[in-house]
Amino acid sequence: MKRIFLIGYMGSGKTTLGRAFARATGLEFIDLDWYIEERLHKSISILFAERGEDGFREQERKMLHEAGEFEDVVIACGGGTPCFFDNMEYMNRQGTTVFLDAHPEVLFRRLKIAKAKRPLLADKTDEELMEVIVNALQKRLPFYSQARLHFNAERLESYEQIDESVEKLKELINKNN
Ligand SMILES: Nc1ncnc2c1ncn2[C@@H]1O[C@H](COP(=O)(O)OP(=O)(O)O)[C@@H](O)[C@H]1O
Ligand SMILES: O=C(O)C1=C[C@@H](OP(=O)(O)O)[C@@H](O)[C@H](O)C1
Ligand SMILES: [Mg+2]
Repeated sequence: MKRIFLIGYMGSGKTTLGRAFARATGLEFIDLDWYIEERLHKSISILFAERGEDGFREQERKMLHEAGEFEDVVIACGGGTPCFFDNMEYMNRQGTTVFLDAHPEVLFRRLKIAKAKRPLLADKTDEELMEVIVNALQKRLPFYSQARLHFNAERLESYEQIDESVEKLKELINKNN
């Protein structure tokens, strides 16, 4: 039985790489944000607006515990998932955790064009965005570094790069299982 959790900051590629990895390995793909949206019939942005971040984190924890029981799955977490409650310990108990690491400049370049659906970033100017990323990484790295495996996720900018990254991620996971 395989259960893989992808963690890392927003824009590190959890959704993109997770979906491609699942397709290549025959595992089921669960994106925790999408799972939450389907279960609660609301977008992440609406949930943040209605319940505040604390309310969102409670729901996220609940949904993580549901999805964390599924078998033969790749679960792409939200960027904050490992940083609240005992979620990181839970994931390390339930499966193989992989930290998708990317330089702040890479995250900035990606998020600049993909911040609208991310409530923590949506209203930030470019200058503020870089600051938010750097500050958040400082706070979150102690959680992300508890992942069992670390993977450089800087090459996801084309289908070729995504395929290459999938192969590398397969090697990393196979080597360590
Ligand atoms: N269809 C796509 N075309 C081009 N780039 C993409 C596409 N999908 C994802 N990416 C790139 O991958 C980055 C990572 O996005 P995503 O997988 O949503 O990260 P995460 O789930 O970790 O927040 C995107 O910001 C973008 O740069
Ligand atoms: O980093 C975070 O706190 C968040 C990341 C998002 O997921 P992605 O990392 O997939 O964008 C989503 O869960 C929510 O907007 C909060
Ligand atoms: Mg995502």
